[in-house]
Amino acid sequence: MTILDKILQQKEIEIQKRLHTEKKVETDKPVYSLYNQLLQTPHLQVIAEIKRASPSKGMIQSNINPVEQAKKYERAGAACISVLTDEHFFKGSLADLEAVANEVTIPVLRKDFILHEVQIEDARTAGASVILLIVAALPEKRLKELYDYATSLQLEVLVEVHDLEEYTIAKRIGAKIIGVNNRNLKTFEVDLAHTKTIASARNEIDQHVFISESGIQTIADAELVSNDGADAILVGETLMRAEDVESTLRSFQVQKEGVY
Ligand SMILES: O=C(O)c1ccccc1NCC(=O)[C@H](O)[C@H](O)COP(=O)(O)O
Repeated sequence: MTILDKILQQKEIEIQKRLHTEKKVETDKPVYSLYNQLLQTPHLQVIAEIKRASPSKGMIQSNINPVEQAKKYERAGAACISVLTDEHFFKGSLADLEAVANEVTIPVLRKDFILHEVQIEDARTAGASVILLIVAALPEKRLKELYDYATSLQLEVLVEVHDLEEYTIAKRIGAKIIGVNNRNLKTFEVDLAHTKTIASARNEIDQHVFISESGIQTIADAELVSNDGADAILVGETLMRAEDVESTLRSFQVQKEGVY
């Protein structure tokens, strides 16, 4: 069984428990558009992640204050804050997301393994503007249902792919924000070349923005994926471990080739 299978199995258990609770979706919190932030920007944008732990690295930062970290990200010009809300494998929570969303005025992404409408409702109620849907985790019909449900609640969706086949599915369901995860979720191996492979398949009529996720450690990494076609990068571990979070984030906002 792969780690993704294990995570999805755990999610099904959590969803069944959640379905036994009475919670109403609240839609009065403001939402901010990540898509608009990423359109026609002169420099590479950064989606900065709050990530306490991960299956591949174990504990990264156990005693982090998510709101303080998020404020540093916002001050440094992050386009969006990604909050890992999975408790079991990543030591995050929806409470983290809610606390962050209450304190910033940029989009907040619920980074989790979303398989059911109630998780989308909980994201909206907590103040997320964006949710993640992973193509590898869902049959296409279900992916489209959840995508449409999220947009009906005014949420945007980051659709995550790993290969060209999944990229085709993401485009077929009408995804406006597509991310390629450079990390293989079965082996944890990171290869930034995945960004180039998928970005090369993008054509001029494609309306979506394109994010390179995982494994960005250096300015050279940011320049590489930017030159390969990424509009934004999603960075977790490097920012969580950085001594100077704000200057590290700013250093990743590299000028995009051919845009002045
Ligand atoms: O990070 C992991 O170990 C991981 C394992 C299995 C599924 C997902 C995983 N990570 C989620 C992410 O997508 C990353 O947190 C995100 O892209 C940031 O990655 P990084 O900058 O390498 O921390």
